[in-house]
Amino acid sequence: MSAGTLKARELNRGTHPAAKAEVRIVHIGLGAFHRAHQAWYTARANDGWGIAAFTGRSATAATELAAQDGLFTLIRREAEGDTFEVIDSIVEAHDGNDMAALTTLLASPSTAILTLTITEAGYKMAAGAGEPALDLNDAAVQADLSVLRERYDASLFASSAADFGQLKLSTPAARILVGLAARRSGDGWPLAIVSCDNLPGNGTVTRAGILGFAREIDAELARWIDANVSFVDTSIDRITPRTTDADRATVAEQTGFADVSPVVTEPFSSWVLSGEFPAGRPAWEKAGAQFVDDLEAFERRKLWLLNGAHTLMSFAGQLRGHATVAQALADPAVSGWVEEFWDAASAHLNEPELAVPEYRKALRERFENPRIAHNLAQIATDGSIKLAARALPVFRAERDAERDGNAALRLLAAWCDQLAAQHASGTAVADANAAELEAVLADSQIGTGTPQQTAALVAVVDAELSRDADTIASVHALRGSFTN
Ligand SMILES: NC(=O)c1ccc[n+]([C@@H]2O[C@H](COP(=O)([O-])OP(=O)(O)OC[C@H]3O[C@@H](n4cnc5c(N)ncnc54)[C@H](O)[C@@H]3O)[C@@H](O)[C@H]2O)c1
Ligand SMILES: O=P(O)(O)OC[C@@H](O)[C@@H](O)[C@H](O)[C@H](O)CO
Repeated sequence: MSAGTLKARELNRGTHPAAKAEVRIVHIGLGAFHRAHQAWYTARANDGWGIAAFTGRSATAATELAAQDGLFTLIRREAEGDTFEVIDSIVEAHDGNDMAALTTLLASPSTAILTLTITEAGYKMAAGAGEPALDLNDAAVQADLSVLRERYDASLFASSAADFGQLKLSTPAARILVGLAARRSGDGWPLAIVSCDNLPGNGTVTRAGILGFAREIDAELARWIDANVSFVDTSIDRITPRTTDADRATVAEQTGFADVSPVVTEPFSSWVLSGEFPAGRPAWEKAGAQFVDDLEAFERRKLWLLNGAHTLMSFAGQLRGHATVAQALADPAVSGWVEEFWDAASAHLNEPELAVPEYRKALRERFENPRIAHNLAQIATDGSIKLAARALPVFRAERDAERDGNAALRLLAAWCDQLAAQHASGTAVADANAAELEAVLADSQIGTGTPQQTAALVAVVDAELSRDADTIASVHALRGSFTN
């Protein structure tokens, strides 16, 4: 419908009748991707599973969505035009700081699944190539540990009178731990926790974070979690840029609803999951989800080819004056670097089921979608964490194959140059490790554009690698090669 000059109506379950399913899924990280992906799959499954979604940090997204009874418009953006669908699977939207609501829902026997989209930085993992482990030196982790040490009491947490609302915790893992403590003390039903963030072994990482807190607080609780909570690994894929005011205006114009929380996404969508759902799950396969025994190869393909290329373009593209993925890829120099990185990564993606040539061709078409304005600055956020998972494994695999790995080291070089350029222009660094990075960038003893600066920046990604003089020399030699 073209609303044309008509005044757009509010969107809610009165103006758009839709039944509310019972809450059986709790979600943390009420951002664009959750709404375009897990909420869409759950709506498509249409088998009675409702989602209670919590924001990760600020309350805004919850306030806006709650005012619409959880309803929002999904704009499926193809090169040829848009289609619109109202998604009704989110039935409650809460501020992530609302520990009383989160704990009550996680303790409820009706809740069978907790999903997460809290960004890579939200897991608070220690840097380094070893087994994932909670970063006990992180300031937010330390603050949450001290609150828990002061307030945690297994018997109090068993009581429905416990005032969970008084608990001021900021990390998702600590908040979840409180919910799991209450769940164990109640009916003790098992739960599946499903990370949907772009991290290798995202289930294992989530488990390491929650158990990392549990072991510091209550060893019995840690044992219960180990026995009763399933951590599902996933590979998740659907390009979902940040919503703009123009998108809101398009929805009002085309549907007649004044939706403040629409979400734009591409037609392509994929969700590959591996793990147990001990308390059941929606029939997500009805919407195309795949359940596999081992997803490591699929995950490698997605994280290296898609996210690796995104990360490369986010730094090199911005250095060359581009704002979006489509603009960056239209630049022959950037396109060449992406192809070189893909060639290097593809040499280590040999499983026939990965169909790498076809995947690369489809990926290029997705990146080139001229109507998806995927902002490079947004993708560049938290580069220090993403490089470790996207550039370094390809570099190490190439080095083991006795090749130079420069196509992967170029991601590090572009990141160093982009950070230096941002610092020179007075732009704040958007990274979970911003304080450390900014200290290096501001250090006049180290200087800018020096090999010492390259080594000190790389040390934030991987301390061991920064001590490898040959590798640092290679990264440094690639710096300065991004602008004409
Ligand atoms: N957008 C995509 O195309 C896409 C596709 C696949 C996977 N993902 C994954 O989803 C994540 C979120 O993407 P999005 O598009 O929804 O972003 P978004 O900015 O719309 O939402 C991010 C959400 O994460 C929360 N968050 C951010 N930092 C946090 C922290 N330190 N602790 C707790 N919560 C935190 C925010 O509060 C917000 O709810 C990505 O980082 C990625 O891992 C996104
Ligand atoms: O913050 P990141 O790098 O994990 O994600 C930014 C984009 O690369 C990412 O959101 C992709 O669009 C997504 O992974 C596609 O499935």
